[in-house]
Amino acid sequence: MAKFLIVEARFYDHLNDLLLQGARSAIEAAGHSHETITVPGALEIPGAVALAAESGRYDAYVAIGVVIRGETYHFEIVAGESARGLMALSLDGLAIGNGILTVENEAQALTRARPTEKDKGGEAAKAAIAMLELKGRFG
Ligand SMILES: Nc1c(NC[C@H](O)[C@H](O)[C@H](O)CO)[nH]c(=O)[nH]c1=O
Ligand SMILES: CC(=O)[C@@H](O)COP(=O)(O)O
Repeated sequence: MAKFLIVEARFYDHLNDLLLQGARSAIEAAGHSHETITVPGALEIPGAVALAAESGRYDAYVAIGVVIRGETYHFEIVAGESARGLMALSLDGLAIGNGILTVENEAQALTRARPTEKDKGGEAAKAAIAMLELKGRFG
């Protein structure tokens, strides 16, 4: 059994609850355990993963969050830099799934957050599971 850390940016409670439901279900279905920590926003997720990785307590990580475009360029920063930070950690050898939604509006987010629809939380967890399995093959 592997231990997963879900790092959620809790910017929209109702959307995160759906994403977390999907991610936790996928991890449990694969026979693994999970813990969840919460950070203020998506920009803080990569840093939180890096800090957690230093502890050596976890085998894999799932990033959960929702970034909805507003009026300014900040969407590009939050969406792009959170993804870039997670990619950098992945290239450092961490098994990570990125479940941070980057969308234009809440309707797009809801469809992707619901486990009964696009289940992007579950999808991100399955990606982390796959990367952990790959790590085991090459490790
Ligand atoms: N607008 C959204 C944010 N913005 C906050 C940033 O992620 C960050 O917490 C802040 O800039 C302080 O460093 N975060 C989201 O997760 N979703 C958004 O829609
Ligand atoms: C993605 C964001 O940071 C965004 O929600 C912030 O909204 P605004 O660009 O209107 O300040």
